[in-house]
Amino acid sequence: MLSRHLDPIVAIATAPGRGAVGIVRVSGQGIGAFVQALLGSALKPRHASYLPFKGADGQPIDHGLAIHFPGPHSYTGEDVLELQAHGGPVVLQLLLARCLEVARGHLPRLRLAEPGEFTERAFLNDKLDLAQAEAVSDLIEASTEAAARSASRSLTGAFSQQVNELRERMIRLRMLVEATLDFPEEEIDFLQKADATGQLRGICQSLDAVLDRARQGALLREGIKVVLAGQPNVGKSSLLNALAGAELAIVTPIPGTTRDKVSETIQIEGVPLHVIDTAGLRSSDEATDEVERIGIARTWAEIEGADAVLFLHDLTRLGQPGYDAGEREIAARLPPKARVVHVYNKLDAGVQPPAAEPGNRAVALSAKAGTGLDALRQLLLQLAGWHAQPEGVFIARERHVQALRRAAEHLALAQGHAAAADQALDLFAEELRLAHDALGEITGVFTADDLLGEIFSRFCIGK
Ligand SMILES: Nc1nc2c(c(=O)[nH]1)N(C=O)[C@@H](CNc1ccc(C(=O)N[C@@H](CCC(=O)O)C(=O)O)cc1)CN2
Ligand SMILES: Nc1nc2c(ncn2[C@@H]2O[C@H](COP(=O)(O)OP(=O)(O)OP(=O)(O)O)[C@@H](O)[C@H]2O)c(=O)[nH]1
Ligand SMILES: [Mg+2]
Repeated sequence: MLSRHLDPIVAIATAPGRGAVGIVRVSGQGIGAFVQALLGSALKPRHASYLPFKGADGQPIDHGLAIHFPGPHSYTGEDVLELQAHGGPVVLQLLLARCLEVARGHLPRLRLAEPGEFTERAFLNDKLDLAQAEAVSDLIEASTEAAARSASRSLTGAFSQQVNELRERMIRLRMLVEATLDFPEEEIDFLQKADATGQLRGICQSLDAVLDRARQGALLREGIKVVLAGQPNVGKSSLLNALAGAELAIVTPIPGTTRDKVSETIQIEGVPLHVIDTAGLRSSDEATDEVERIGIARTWAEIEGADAVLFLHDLTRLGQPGYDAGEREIAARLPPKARVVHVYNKLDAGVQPPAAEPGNRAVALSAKAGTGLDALRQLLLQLAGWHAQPEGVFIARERHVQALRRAAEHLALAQGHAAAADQALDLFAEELRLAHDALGEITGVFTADDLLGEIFSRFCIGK
């Protein structure tokens, strides 16, 4: 069922210039006459026909495959026409213009699609729920294989299914409680009879498990931002290159080689790691050069926004007064909330790292020889909170994690009401309702229009 009247839309579904085959896609109710006028004949539903795509002058713009998916059996749930043409940007623009031209007579409200609008319609027409629609975009944007696989899993509905199962269990319990509220004389032994607290405990456990998988999924989607920081010449750029397995940043024995940040996304077990190499930190009286000073200011800005800071130390210089003073200065300025890993570099020089201070995360390695890198990778995964097998994860977003957390909070409050001496059943039911609604936000059962706008506007055009 269409929940609102929507104008037909058209877009090039493949990023122009990128694909060998490009698709122009039209979606809307009642496009039959338009298809007939554009292609000169009706098309057998859901069958690929090889045809000329003719311009106004009757000359073919291209020859390609056309497919008509009559609604509701299409991606959007509306009538859809696909023109699969050669993927050149000019050819696709010509076909798009031709569609708009033919539409003037046969589909006057046809307009260009907004980003994400095809998928938004699939959502509005109940072809996909909101978490699945988001997974479409996450699949396209996935930066690692593991992220793509888990997005695909969410797209098929694995995540939504778990959320819906939880919601159903909450509804059943709520109905039971509300029925009891209607018959107050039975209230007293309600909790024992139906084992409401036992049921609630079970729901909480399942919710925790889903929350954990969603948190892992969010990690796969967003990755973590890791900043390499330390004094000049300690080997930050060398470590970036070693982690990336490529000569990305310039390495020289000259202190102050890196002037501006160098970023690269690498992956560890499928978790995207956005690694940022920065200008070496020196105190402002040492860094007299304007360029270096700006570089250092940027380093501090990067540190502020980092999920983890790798504080590099040069084993060959430990104990030198000027060097040690520089170390203390940096340590004092690191934000208290920063998650710091102390990295003792140049282990190949034969100097042993100092004994780890209690509570400090530390690893000794050689960026040059490549030793100790695995320990660092494992430490970073641990720091990020990654513990899952990528096979078990479905992609999720911070928005989903927040909704699951809110649901868990309401369940905890419900447990409190059940445990209270007066067993406030009405409050118990109300918290269950709030938990249930929080989960509904994930799949978009009730979703504010501005949230939808925000979600779909981040899609690429044509999706
Ligand atoms: N050519 C083409 N390839 C594409 C897409 C597309 O829109 N066109 N997709 C766009 O993202 C993805 C596939 N998604 C699709 C999802 C549903 C239907 C569809 O026709 N669904 C009908 C019939 C289902 C069936 O036969 O079982 C339906 O749901 O009723 C088509 C594509 C990826 N590949
Ligand atoms: N022996 C040894 N030398 C290293 C190691 N890592 C880096 N170096 C050397 O240390 C010097 C500085 O390395 P860089 O990676 O440029 O250091 P940086 O911290 O990026 O320096 P700035 O960009 O100036 O802040 C170079 O001569 C590297 O070859 C290591 O593990 N062992
Ligand atoms: Mg450098």
